[in-house]
Amino acid sequence: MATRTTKSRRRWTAVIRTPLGLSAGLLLLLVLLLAVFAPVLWSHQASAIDTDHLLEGPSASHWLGTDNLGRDIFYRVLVATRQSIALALVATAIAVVTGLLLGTAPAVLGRRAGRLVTATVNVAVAFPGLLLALFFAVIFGVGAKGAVLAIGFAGAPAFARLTQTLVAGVAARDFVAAARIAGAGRIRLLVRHILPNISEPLVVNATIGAGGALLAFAGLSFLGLGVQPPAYDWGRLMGESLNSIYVHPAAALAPGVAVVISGLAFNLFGEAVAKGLGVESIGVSRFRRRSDDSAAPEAPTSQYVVEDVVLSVRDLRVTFPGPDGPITPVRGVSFTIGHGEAVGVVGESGSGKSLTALAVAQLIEPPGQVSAERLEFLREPLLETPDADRRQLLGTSFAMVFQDPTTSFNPTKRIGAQLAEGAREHQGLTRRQATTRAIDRLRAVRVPAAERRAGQYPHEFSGGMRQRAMIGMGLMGEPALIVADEPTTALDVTVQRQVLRLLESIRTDDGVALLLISHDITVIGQVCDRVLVMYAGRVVEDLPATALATGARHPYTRALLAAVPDLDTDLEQPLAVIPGRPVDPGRLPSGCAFAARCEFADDRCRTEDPELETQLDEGHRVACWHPQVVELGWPMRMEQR
Ligand SMILES: Nc1ncnc2c1ncn2[C@@H]1O[C@H](COP(=O)(O)OP(=O)(O)OP(=O)(O)O)[C@@H](O)[C@H]1O
Repeated sequence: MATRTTKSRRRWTAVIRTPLGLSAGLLLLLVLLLAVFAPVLWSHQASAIDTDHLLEGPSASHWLGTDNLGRDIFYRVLVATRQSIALALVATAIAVVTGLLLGTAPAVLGRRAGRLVTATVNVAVAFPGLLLALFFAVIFGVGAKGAVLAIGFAGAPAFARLTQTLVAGVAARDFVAAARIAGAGRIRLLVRHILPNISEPLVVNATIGAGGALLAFAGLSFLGLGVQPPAYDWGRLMGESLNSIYVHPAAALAPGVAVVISGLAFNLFGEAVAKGLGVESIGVSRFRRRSDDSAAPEAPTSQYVVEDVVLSVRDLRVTFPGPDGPITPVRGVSFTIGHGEAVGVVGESGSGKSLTALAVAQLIEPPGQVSAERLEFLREPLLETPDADRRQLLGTSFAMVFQDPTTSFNPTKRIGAQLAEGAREHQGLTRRQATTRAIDRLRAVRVPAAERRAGQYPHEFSGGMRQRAMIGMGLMGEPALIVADEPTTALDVTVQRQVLRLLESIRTDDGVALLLISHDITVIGQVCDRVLVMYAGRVVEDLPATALATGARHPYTRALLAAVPDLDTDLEQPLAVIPGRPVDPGRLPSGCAFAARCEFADDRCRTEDPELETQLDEGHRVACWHPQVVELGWPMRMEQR
């Protein structure tokens, strides 16, 4: 079984095996060996004064000649390796650490303070690095210490920007949202989920940055602002031999060549690693079956008692700032979900399905804003509940399954540990208890050989298996509601069925309510009790799934149904499509948003927006001025459960 460590080792070995990686690696190794051993072996020869041979050119006894005190330049260049490399590495470390602190600050500090830090970093990045280094060198004073700080701080803004970009990239991934739902705070999110995923590019860039720091340090020492006598580095050696460069060019060139070779070694090695790691793809290992029958631990009890209504949403709105004023892609959505009920949300892309789910899960990030007349989960008003209580409530009683199982888990952590994390935080379980429960939950979602699988990394799971593990993560507490946003879109058809069946059995066996979002009205019709049809940020029809095949009233729902091909569809004919395009939430027309695409629309439809109102039968609401009453005779096979 390939572990992450061996996999990572293999990737690095692959880097070293490329011609560029091998030569840069060997060069870097030579430089580092010199830095360690040269002062031990040759510091005596490098500091021996010989007044009989002052300022001599290259000879058999002094390969690069001597300086103004008769000291051997060749040995001095070798011995200076340690000082030059050590100072460059310390400066790089300062740059990376400061950059990390500044770059992660926006993720930790919150919106306002974070913006201030980002703005400061942006201004600092715009400043030429050498100018910054000179500025800091003046502040910290002349000398090695001042120069190290100067180069370190001058390099920090670039690392801060890099960190910000990397953090933003990882923070948008589903596993971070999942950890947030599981109740992880900002610092925990950063340390456990984000930083491990950005460490590789940071290390690569730090290696390349060390080459730059080496050059910058040589520059400062050359100008007399860096290392001070009697200590010496390559920059200082260059500065000292500058006056006699025309007489003894070797004395000035040798330290310069040393700077170039070492700088190249760092840069090329960093580039080779970046290239090598960038092209490597993560494989998916196959799994083997093994029976596993150890006893399951008791489920921890949730502190919240499930009432009949699990989720109650009234007039939910999600707003974002737009170029021409705020846009509201979710505008006044209302629905309730009862205990153990499965409600499906269907609609074309952009209709506001995901935003509705994210708003319910409290995952809309600023500048997005969520408002609602009522947003109650287990009778707790989510928008008014204090942060810690809300995290606790959602962490134990709410589960979210995302579309793409490849991004739902943190790639750097074992599956079992990721499942256990939330349970330790919210249910006060010990590490061992949480791990046992994680294995039990993996078993509950039918992951074969759950115990062994818990010790594996996400890349060792297949897509369907990962999606089941994600559902298992939601079952670590005692969820009253699972929100699944297109949970099967990224999976192949057979696996789709397995995952849907699993969700269904959890619902029937454990009485967990389900909010299932899908493009696919057939899937919704098969799995759910009730269907919410969304168009342009509103629910336009709310009907029982049993009524879907024949009793849909809204022309949009009917059009969605008509667009589903079935076995009797004549493949010679073009498939039915809904004419026109969905409306842009930034440019909503007055009246009914579907009017422009609707064959029944009249003037009233184009001027007045219809409310969602109860129709002939209880439990069927439609927002339409002309609800269609003729029964549908769909050839479509809408298998009911
Ligand atoms: N952060 C955002 N800022 C501005 N507009 C957004 C943002 N997120 C989503 N939107 C807009 O809101 C609308 C609804 O998005 P949402 O993701 O909810 O649609 P959806 O119905 O889930 O579509 P899909 O099935 O493609 O995921 C879209 O037009 C989208 O462009």
